[in-house]
Amino acid sequence: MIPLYHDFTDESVLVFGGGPVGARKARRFAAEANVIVVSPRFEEDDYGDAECVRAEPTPDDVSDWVSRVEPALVVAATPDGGVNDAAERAAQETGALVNRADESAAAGDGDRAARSAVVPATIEDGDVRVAISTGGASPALAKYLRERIESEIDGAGAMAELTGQLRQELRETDYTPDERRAAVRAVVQSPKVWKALRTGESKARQEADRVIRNTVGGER
Ligand SMILES: C[C@@]1(CC(=O)O)C2=NC(=C\c3[nH]c(c(CCC(=O)O)c3CC(=O)O)Cc3[nH]c(c(CC(=O)O)c3CCC(=O)O)/C=C3\N/C(=C\2)[C@@H](CCC(=O)O)[C@]3(C)CC(=O)O)/[C@H]1CCC(=O)O
Ligand SMILES: NC(=O)c1ccc[n+]([C@@H]2O[C@H](COP(=O)([O-])OP(=O)(O)OC[C@H]3O[C@@H](n4cnc5c(N)ncnc54)[C@H](O)[C@@H]3O)[C@@H](O)[C@H]2O)c1
Repeated sequence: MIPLYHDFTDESVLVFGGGPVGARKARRFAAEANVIVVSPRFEEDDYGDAECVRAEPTPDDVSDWVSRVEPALVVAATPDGGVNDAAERAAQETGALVNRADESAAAGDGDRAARSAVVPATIEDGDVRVAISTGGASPALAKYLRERIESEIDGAGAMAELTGQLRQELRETDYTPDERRAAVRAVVQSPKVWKALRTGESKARQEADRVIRNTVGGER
């Protein structure tokens, strides 16, 4: 499996099953995509901005739903293996991706369907995103690692913004490409800049300018 970040803006995601798992996926994808959840019951508190449609499709009905909605991704989150199988087939026939919540995508067993996608545990801080998958083998481990890494990368979004700005500004100077690279690397490695970004106690930008001066000399 190869990790990719996919932009779902203006795309649809069709979720079968409105239990805790379907609701979690609906919330996550509704942050960006148009999400439709099809389920006979909706007992969770929060489905994000998803459209909830009350229906109990049989395996034979599933492909009609998929043809009608034309989703970029189908999520199979019902406890009915026949419905989930049909959702997987319909996705494959229409070229959509498919995420099965019920079937371990455990690495190396060769059973993973074509076009299948795994939803990773994700950490977001501004434009910085870290996604963790165990290839389906151990979601509990993915969650545990996410919790550990979450505290590690506190401030990374602000660091991305600051160094993004510095990269632009350094391009306007007479520093050589090697010097520019060294300058940006020194900033991202600087404990003082990280501390300034995390605590807001001192000015991160001033600290970064100091690091750059120490690394490649004064203004050019
Ligand atoms: C990461 C996360 C994202 C999310 O779903 O948002 C996610 N599962 C999460 C939590 C979680 N899920 C489960 C537990 C209980 C402990 C355990 O079993 O480990 C916990 C932990 C908990 O709840 O504490 C049970 C479980 N999960 C799957 C099965 C079916 C099976 O394996 O057959 C069963 C057994 C059901 C049963 O026994 O009936 C299947 C999948 N779950 C995946 C993702 C995909 C693989 C990800 C990977 O590659 O690691 C995959 C393949 C498909 C998918 O759903 O996309 C989210 C953590 C979010 C976070 O907190 O950051
Ligand atoms: N990926 C994960 O993290 C994870 C975690 C737990 C369980 N699971 C698996 O995912 C499945 C869903 O998990 P859950 O905890 O939400 O289950 P759940 O049984 O609580 O909810 C399933 C939902 O599907 C609906 N449903 C039933 N038949 C349907 C049909 N024909 N069409 C559409 N919707 C239908 C039900 O009304 C219910 O709302 C489980 O069966 C389990 O195999 C995955």
